[in-house]
Amino acid sequence: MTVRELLRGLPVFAGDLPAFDPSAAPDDPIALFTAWFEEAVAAGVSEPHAMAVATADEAGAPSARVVILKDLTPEGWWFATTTTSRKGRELAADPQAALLFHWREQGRQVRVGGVAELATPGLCAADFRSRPPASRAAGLHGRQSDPLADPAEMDRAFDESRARVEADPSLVPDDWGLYVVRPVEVEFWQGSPDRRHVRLRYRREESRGTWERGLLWP
Ligand SMILES: Cc1cc2nc3c(=O)[nH]c(=O)nc-3n(C[C@H](O)[C@H](O)[C@H](O)COP(=O)(O)O)c2cc1C
Repeated sequence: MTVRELLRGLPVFAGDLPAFDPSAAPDDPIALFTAWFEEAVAAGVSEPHAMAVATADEAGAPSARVVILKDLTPEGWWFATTTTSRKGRELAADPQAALLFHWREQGRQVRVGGVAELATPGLCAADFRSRPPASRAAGLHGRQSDPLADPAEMDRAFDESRARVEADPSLVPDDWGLYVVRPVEVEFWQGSPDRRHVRLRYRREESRGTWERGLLWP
C-alpha cells in the first residue's frame, strides 16, 4: 500500500463529537477555553495540555514545537522553557507568538495569537523549583537547541546536573523562562462529521478592553 493509499484510508472527525453552540458562548475566550479544557480532560483526551507554540525568526520564517501548558490565568496561557533556546531567542527579538491545541478525540482545535512576555525572575525561579528533580537536572545544563556533537556529552552533563540538584535543590539556572502569552485573538473550532464545522473567533478590542467575536466560514 502506498502512503497516499494509507492516508486516504484514515478517518477524520470520526466518532461521537461534542456539540458546540457558539450563540451560548461566554464573552471571554478564556472562560470558553477553560470549559473546553475541562471537557477535554473529562473526555479522556490524551495530553490535552500539550500545545504547539509558533515563533518567527528575524526573516519572518516560522517554526513550531510542542510545549506543556503550565497555567491559564486572566493574563493568558503560560509555558516554561529556556530563554536561550531557539524559541526563547526568537521571542526575545519578536514576542509575537501563536499557540495551537488539537483535541482530536473531540474534533476540536483552539488557536491563540498574542504576545509572549517573560515572567518576573521570582516567578521563573518558582516554576523551576516546582519541577521534579529529573526535569530540574535536564534544565540545568542550559544547552537546549544547541548542536549535540556526541550523545556521551549529554550523559555526562546529566550526571553532573543531577549531582548539582542533589547538592542544592534550590538551584535555578539563569536561562529558565516562564512565559505568558497574552491573547489578541482566540479561535475555537468544532469539527463535525458532515463537515459543517463551527468556527468562533474572538478578537481583542484594545481601546475598550473587551472582546468582539464572530463566526468564520469553515
Ligand atoms: C509532549 C511534549 C511536551 C514538551 N514540553 C516542553 C516544555 O514544556 N518546554 C520545553 O522547553 N520543551 C518542551 N518540549 C520539547 C519542545 O518541543 C522542543 O523540542 C524544545 O523546547 C526545543 O525547541 P526550540 O529548539 O524550538 O526552542 C516538549 C515536547 C513534547 C513532544
